[in-house]
Amino acid sequence: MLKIDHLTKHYKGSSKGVTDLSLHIAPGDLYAFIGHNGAGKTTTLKCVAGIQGFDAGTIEIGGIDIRKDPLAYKRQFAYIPDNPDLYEYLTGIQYLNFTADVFGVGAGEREERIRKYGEAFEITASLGDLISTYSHGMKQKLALLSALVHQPKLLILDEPFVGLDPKAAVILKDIMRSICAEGGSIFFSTHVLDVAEKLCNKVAMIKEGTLIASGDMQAIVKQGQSLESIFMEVVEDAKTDENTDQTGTM
Ligand SMILES: Nc1ncnc2c1ncn2[C@@H]1O[C@H](COP(=O)(O)OP(=O)(O)OP(=O)(O)O)[C@@H](O)[C@H]1O
Repeated sequence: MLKIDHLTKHYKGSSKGVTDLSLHIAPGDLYAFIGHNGAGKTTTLKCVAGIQGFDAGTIEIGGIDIRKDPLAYKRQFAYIPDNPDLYEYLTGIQYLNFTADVFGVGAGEREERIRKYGEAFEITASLGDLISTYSHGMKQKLALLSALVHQPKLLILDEPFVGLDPKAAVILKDIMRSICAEGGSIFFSTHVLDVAEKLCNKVAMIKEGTLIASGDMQAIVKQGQSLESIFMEVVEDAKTDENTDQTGTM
């Protein structure tokens, strides 16, 4: 589904970013991406989403290379940033219809999905209101709805649980599970390791722009341990392998 190979992205005039990162996500994978602040999660997700370019490596979704056919590549996924920037002067329903038009979703399908997910997130009654009147959490729910309305093969989510109320978080987890049970894939960053451990079949850990562990959750988190303890262990081990002049920003 998603193949990232040897991705390198360094910001201009800085060594920060992501270095030689490779990660493969299969259909059905619910893949958590974890790492401390500034580790390189958003940088990776933005490169995959085509929001920013990269210096080296290749990224493919469904066998389509982002650089060779960006339009066909972008039709296959939805990306929701950690702070979605929506068109404030549109109403919620106008925004959803706009997204559905861009992705060529038929009238019946869009209606059914907007009803289903709108009710699940309890946002249906507000869809006629201007987005500028929405709270942060409502904007996040609308962004999620706009992704779900075109039923992409791959969902890329940056910190999807931040700002959601507990009920919406439970609903989102259920939706994520059912998407992957039906063969879709989800790649998302999170700092909530507890959620990642319970929800995901795969996990990737990044430190200072370098992937330090990735694979099956069950293989990484052995019985009797927690993802949190493994994460701290792996991060510490990675530190000892590095030059001693690392300042320990983890
Ligand atoms: N536009 C930019 N210009 C220069 N450096 C940047 C830029 N964006 C990010 N960085 C740097 O790249 C590194 C990775 O940042 P990134 O946003 O990918 O981290 P992150 O893992 O998503 O962090 P967080 O958990 O805090 O969201 C950081 O050192 C950050 O300061």
